[in-house]
Amino acid sequence: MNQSKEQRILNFVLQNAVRGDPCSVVDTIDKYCSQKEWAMNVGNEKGLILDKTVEEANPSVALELGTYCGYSAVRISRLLKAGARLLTVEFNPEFAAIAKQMIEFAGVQDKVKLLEGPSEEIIPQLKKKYEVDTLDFVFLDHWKDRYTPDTILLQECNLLRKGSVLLADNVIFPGAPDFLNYVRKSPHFQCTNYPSHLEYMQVEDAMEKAVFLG
Ligand SMILES: Nc1ncnc2c1ncn2[C@@H]1O[C@H](/C=C/CNC(=O)c2cc([N+](=O)[O-])cc(O)c2O)[C@@H](O)[C@H]1O
Ligand SMILES: [Mg+2]
Repeated sequence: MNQSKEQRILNFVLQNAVRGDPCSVVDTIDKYCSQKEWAMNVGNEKGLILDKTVEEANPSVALELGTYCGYSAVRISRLLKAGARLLTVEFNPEFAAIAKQMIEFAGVQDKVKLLEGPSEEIIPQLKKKYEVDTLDFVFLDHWKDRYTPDTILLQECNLLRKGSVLLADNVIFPGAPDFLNYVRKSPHFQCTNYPSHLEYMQVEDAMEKAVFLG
């Protein structure tokens, strides 16, 4: 049975990155995916926007929707202060297994908790089962038609507080038009658009930051 692309990405990291060095893991994935096989990691150009947004938010509790291979989980967790944690949600068991190994190899397993299951089931469990009060930062990078329902669900579950920062990938390509419409029209969000490019490609893309106003 031949390997999946995600397994090939992990193997390339295990063989070429420096164990315990999150930056080298991120750079090695970018190297593989720009030179060998494209994959839907946020990548280095949009990754710098992600970095700046995380540093500005300086979250104690962060949530990521759509772990995939763990690229952005490693990228985000490397910036977290001591004691801060990232909860990352992934419902595909193969991807979750890859991401788990990626996170452990990068040495950030103490900061990252991978929650296996659909976001629509996990979000309502965050307070009671995962001892979350409110979320300081949320990175949306899962199926694009889930951005809006999950943003509504986060509010319904009282997981956002005044100043909570949402950052959404791919609002141009593949696109999340209903999400842009929702947050930009809502009186509860202050939005900022960050034009960029699709990972490893010349295609236009953008990220949208939506700060919850309470
Ligand atoms: N409700 C849910 N709960 C938990 N996990 C979920 C979920 N919905 C999706 N996922 C997981 O999140 C990832 C999906 C990402 C979709 N991105 C994309 O489709 C995508 C596509 C392109 N592209 O086509 O160029 C570029 C990009 O940057 C992209 O993020 C996958 O790992 C999938 O298993
Ligand atoms: Mg993406």
